[in-house]
Amino acid sequence: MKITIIGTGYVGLVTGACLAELGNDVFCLDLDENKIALLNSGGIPIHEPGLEEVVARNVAAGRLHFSTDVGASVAHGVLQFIAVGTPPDEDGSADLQYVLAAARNIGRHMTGFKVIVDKSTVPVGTADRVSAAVREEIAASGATASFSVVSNPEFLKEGAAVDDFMRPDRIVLGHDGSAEGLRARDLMKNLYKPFNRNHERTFWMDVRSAEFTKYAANAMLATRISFMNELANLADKVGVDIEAVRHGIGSDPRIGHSFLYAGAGYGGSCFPKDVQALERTACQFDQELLILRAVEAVNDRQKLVLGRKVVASFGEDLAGRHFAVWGLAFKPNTDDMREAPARVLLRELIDRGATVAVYDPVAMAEAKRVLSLDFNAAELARIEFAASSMGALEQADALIIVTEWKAFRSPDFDQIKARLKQAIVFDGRNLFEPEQMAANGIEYHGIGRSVLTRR
Ligand SMILES: NC(=O)C1=CN([C@@H]2O[C@H](COP(=O)(O)OP(=O)(O)OC[C@H]3O[C@@H](n4cnc5c(N)ncnc54)[C@H](O)[C@@H]3O)[C@@H](O)[C@H]2O)C=CC1
Ligand SMILES: O=C(O)[C@H]1O[C@H](OP(=O)(O)OP(=O)(O)OC[C@H]2O[C@@H](n3ccc(=O)[nH]c3=O)[C@H](O)[C@@H]2O)[C@H](O)[C@@H](O)[C@@H]1O
Repeated sequence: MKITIIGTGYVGLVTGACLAELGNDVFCLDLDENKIALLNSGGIPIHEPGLEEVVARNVAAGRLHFSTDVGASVAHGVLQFIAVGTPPDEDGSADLQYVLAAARNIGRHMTGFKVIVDKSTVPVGTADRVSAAVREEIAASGATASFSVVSNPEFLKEGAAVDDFMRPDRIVLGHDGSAEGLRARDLMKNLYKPFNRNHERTFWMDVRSAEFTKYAANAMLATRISFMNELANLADKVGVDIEAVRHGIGSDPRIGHSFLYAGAGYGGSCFPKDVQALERTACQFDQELLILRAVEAVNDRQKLVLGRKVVASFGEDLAGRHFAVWGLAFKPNTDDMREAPARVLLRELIDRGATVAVYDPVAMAEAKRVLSLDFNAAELARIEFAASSMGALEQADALIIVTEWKAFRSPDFDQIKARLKQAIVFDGRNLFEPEQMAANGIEYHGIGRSVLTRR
């Protein structure tokens, strides 16, 4: 099938590459000339395991093309996927300017029938706005063309995006009952057949319900995390081990084990913005989402927890103190630093006068870019970008772990002790057992595990 993907970011590039891998002829459009030039020279703009190989294989096979040519992109695919960003607007609602601009481009250039697939995460009612924008452009151009807008939200996780896309646990498709909607449904059915031959994983629904499902999924996952983070903070106070509690409740199949890890707060480009956007939708309909307001507030506070623990040990004034920070990306296996908890921690350490040495296995280049926006030159001078995890430890008063990279899980504890000025570890992801750290002679501060540290 001929497919156009509009927006070649995390979702667009993965979607395009994976659909090409199944034999489709895919045209990826982006307005960012640098990104397209990089892709056309064999580079990949993001770190995503397995993606480079899939892209290279399909470019070589002639099934995957990258371009900034809007007219050619509209001419190419009967399916036009919109996978552009929907960042938060000033009031937290989803900013739809990129989605609507993409829609207008389609309307302006289309001639025959098109299925416009909203893959970006968009609030309820967006498909209607996309339809209206396309219709206006068709009317202005005087062309005769018909179309249908389908909602097909994406559920992939960064760091596992290719696997998630290739082995989806569900495919949500919202369409309407018009003749065009039914024609679109048949095309989408064929497209996704290789993923589930009997369509057992496809959930067909009306467009608004599909749009809402995406927000409901992210909001539920964020809620589980904030719930556990709040309990972890209480566990610290009442002498309870949150990890034991996690096992204890997760074994109930009604609860399940996933997304119950207490930590330094959730980050990334999606949970924070999608929780906010759903709250804004509710506001527009005169309803307050009390649970989600709390989920967001708990998460904002959780991002401060590591800093609070450092202050509890070293005092409010950190001038003259030096800390090692392991992990900058918002989660492992990505270089994405959007809303990363490490940024909040670094702000606190720098504001309190400390110096830091930071290390991340893949996010160093992105960290340099992002931190140069977060900090002024004088502040940046107090941040050293270390060449290795062990190198970051030299003469530090403590090690602070923010991201649970695999490479941090089994470190040489003797080396850690030898390099640190004081053998103290603040672990924002509960990578280690407190008893094991005590046996190694290391003062250990996890999240919701202080009962074991005190024993
Ligand atoms: N990042 C993720 O893991 C996931 C993201 N989503 C959703 O997917 C959408 C895209 O997210 P990301 O891929 O992370 O965004 P991104 O920021 O990585 O990529 C968006 C791309 O769209 C391009 N763009 C903007 N306007 C355009 C236009 N009119 N024509 C062509 N290209 C245009 C930008 O230059 C950029 O390269 C968002 O709504 C997000 O919430 C959904 C599931 C997972
Ligand atoms: O809409 C999106 O963009 C995506 O958002 C999340 O994916 P992602 O943000 O890539 O990463 P997650 O693995 O969900 O992690 C998000 C944050 O939650 C944190 N987290 C996750 C799980 C957990 O138990 N505890 C916890 O603190 C992670 O450290 C990370 O900061 C969802 O998991 C995807 O299904 C969804 O498609």
